[in-house]
Amino acid sequence: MANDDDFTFCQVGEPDKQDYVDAQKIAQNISGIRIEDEPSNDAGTSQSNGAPWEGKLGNNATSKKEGTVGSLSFSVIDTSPGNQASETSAQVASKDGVFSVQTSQKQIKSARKPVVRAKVPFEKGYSQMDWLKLTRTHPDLAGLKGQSNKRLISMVEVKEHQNADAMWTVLKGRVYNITPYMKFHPGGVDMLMKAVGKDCTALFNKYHAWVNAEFMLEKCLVGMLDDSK
Ligand code: HEM
Repeated sequence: MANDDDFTFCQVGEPDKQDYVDAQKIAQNISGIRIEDEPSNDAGTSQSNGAPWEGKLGNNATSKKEGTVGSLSFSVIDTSPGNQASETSAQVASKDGVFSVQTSQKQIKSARKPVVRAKVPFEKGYSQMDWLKLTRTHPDLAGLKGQSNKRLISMVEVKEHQNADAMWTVLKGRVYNITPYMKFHPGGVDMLMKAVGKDCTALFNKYHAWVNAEFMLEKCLVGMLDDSK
């Protein structure tokens, strides 16, 4: 096939040997870098672990590290006084210019506040899939007995429904009978019991604002909260 116009074939040349060697050097340098966001007291000793920092680290409040990786040169200024909240700024210079990055330790710490996960393992037959199936097959989960689920319901009436047959709650202006959902709730029955007879919107949002309750409890809707009284 000696057709030069055929664009499906083209000759690929050997890679430039010099480029290849440079790339290898850079890769070696980069492999030694570690990024740590906690202020470390033994920062000085970390140099011996193979990190390619140049320059010296003092024990005082401000220290500066400089280094190069391939064509990049950078300096990191660590202003951490011991364990106190600190700011770290890094300046990176490349052929394209200089840019700097600043990280506040205070911000990192507050963003990392541990979230308490208290998911309860579901009993056999009470998974989210089982709930979905039940909502599709049960004729009257809300216990409406023919009543409209668009009627206005007062908070007084909600409070009256706290028995095993009908446990009502208010969520985002809607009144639900959550009795059938109790054993399906991934946060457990005890948690959901806190919602009974009250407006649970704040609690709901505290634990899982992302949950689409409007969809999940659609078939448990009893009415709309009448907040005029
Ligand atoms: C009333 C309607 C509610 C519905 C439809 C509902 C639904 C859910 C769903 C789907 C999950 C699993 C979330 C996930 O895996 O990301 C969940 C977990 C949970 N729910 Fe609810 N919930 C309701 C009310 C409440 C209330 C009022 C409380 C607290 C008093 C609560 C406490 C929890 C807790 C502690 C978990 C476990 C959280 C976790 O996995 O981190 N839920 N709930």
